[in-house]
Amino acid sequence: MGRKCQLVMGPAGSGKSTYCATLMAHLEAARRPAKLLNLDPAAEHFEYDCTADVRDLITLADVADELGYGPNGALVYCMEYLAENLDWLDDAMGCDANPDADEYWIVDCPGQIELYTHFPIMRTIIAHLHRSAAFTICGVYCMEAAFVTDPFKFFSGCLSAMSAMVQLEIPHVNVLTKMDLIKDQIDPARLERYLWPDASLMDEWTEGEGKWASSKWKGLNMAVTQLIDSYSMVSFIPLDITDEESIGALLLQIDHAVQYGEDLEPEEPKDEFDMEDGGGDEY
Ligand SMILES: Nc1nc2c(ncn2[C@@H]2O[C@H](COP(=O)(O)OP(=O)(O)OP(=O)(O)O)[C@@H](O)[C@H]2O)c(=O)[nH]1
Ligand SMILES: [Mg+2]
Repeated sequence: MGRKCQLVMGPAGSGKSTYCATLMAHLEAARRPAKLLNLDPAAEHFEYDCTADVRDLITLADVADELGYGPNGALVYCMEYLAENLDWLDDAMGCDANPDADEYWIVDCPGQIELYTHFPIMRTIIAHLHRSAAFTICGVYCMEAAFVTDPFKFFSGCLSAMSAMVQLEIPHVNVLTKMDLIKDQIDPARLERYLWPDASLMDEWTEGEGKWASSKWKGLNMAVTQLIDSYSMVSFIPLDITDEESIGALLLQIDHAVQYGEDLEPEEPKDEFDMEDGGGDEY
């Protein structure tokens, strides 16, 4: 199997850490071993124990105190510092000690969108993980489901997700998080449209010229939505953390993207007792 990894990204507050904790609990219940790496130097507390934590290398508070940077500058400094000290990452993830380990990692990333769309730092980290321990990595990009109520927020979220996909060049799954907050207010057929966004959505939303401040503004917005449409890359999987089936369905997609389990053999019943007790009758 080798090393597999989910790189959980997205804007601040989009539900990354909550997703990581929910997934860890889900995997534990399924008796699937997994490890959690915190890559957010600004994180304050975790619902789940981390196996490795970037705050052991550098924290946002230290950088802000010592260099007098603001929160955004300090975060970029921390991530650049990590990118210059990748040996620390190898040690923390045990890559040197056991290069051929079979491991499943969940990586909780910081919420600064520029890290995925502009700066080369995440690319450097991804390339290093590929090279040093042959990680198979899937990007998991979180966007809040509440964005579906506002066309401009929704398409700007799609654009950011697409930027991350184009910039990072790894298998990628976009997730509509916090579905529990909107699922009762949205018609399932309508939701389906948001999961596979296309330019006609913007048209429907803003029907009638009265909604546009000017025709130029409309033209710009339609051009952006058509750009997203023509790449045909952005789609979403909804995640309701209160529903185990929803978590399982998302995990299945990501497992498929990282080829988890493709080389696992079906398990033999352990002994005669297992056959009598569990197997035969049900199937
Ligand atoms: N109802 C509900 N609330 C959620 C869900 N996911 C996250 N939240 C809430 O949204 C807020 C932000 O969630 P986090 O998981 O910390 O988001 P994050 O993306 O890790 O945030 P940063 O690390 O600051 O970028 C918290 O108050 C969470 O309780 C969800 O699926 N449902
Ligand atoms: Mg977080």
